[in-house]
Amino acid sequence: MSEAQTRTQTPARTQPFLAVEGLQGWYGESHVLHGVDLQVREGEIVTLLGRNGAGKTTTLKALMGVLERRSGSIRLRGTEVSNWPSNRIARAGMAWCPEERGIFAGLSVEENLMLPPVVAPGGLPVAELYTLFPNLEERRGSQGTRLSGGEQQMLAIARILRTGARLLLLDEVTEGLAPVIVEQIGVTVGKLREAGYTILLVEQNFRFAASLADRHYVMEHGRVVDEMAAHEVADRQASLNKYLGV
Ligand SMILES: Nc1ncnc2c1ncn2[C@@H]1O[C@H](COP(=O)(O)OP(=O)(O)OP(=O)(O)O)[C@@H](O)[C@H]1O
Repeated sequence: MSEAQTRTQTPARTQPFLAVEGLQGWYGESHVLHGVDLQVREGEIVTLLGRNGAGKTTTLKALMGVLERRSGSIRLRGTEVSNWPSNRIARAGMAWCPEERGIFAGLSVEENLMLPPVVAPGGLPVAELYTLFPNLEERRGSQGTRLSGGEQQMLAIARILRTGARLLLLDEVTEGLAPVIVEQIGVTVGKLREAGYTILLVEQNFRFAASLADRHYVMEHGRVVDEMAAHEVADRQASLNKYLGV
């Protein structure tokens, strides 16, 4: 059995950490999500793929409770949370690393790390974060503005690991980064998998996504239109290329 098959079959025995059904979302009058269905099992890495504007970022915002209007069902370990405000969703163990990273320019690395509140037990202490991200330890006193794009991205990921979240929504974590940094981030995400985190990854860099994910969902026009396990990708490359316009 291939490594990919082992990975897809092991988590299948556990209940979904996240189960989403018929998720709809709006920006003002603009109806953007038209019924998203997806599941992420405990310990899985799952990607949301799709062209620009397909609704991937909006899906993460709707899950996190920061979209102004949404409807449909979002269950976290079986509990319906679609009516919960974002702070309560955070306390239930979901964290969002937004595309724009949200690093505070005037604060140091360590101050940025300490900023989000610890919401659940099990968050990584700062010393462990520095083991995972040695670059950040070297830059602990540097201001946010002085960090490279890669360091900012690592800081944005490290910051949510301190909070105790176990389900990480990562949005375009490789965007604009040099290949060597993308590789480092890939190694880090692999370590998070080993540590048992559950990850929903929005990614344009399919090679990066494919090297990490157990399963992929494809979004088009505010819906999930296809799903494939990691071991199916090779056989389905042609349809995937069509979806992604490559
Ligand atoms: N703040 C906003 N107000 C109004 N419409 C928005 C807003 N943000 C996104 N949209 C629209 O919602 C749709 C889905 O956008 P979304 O950002 O979720 O797509 P995406 O799949 O993440 O693509 P991208 O890679 O371009 O971010 C697009 O038509 C986009 O123009």
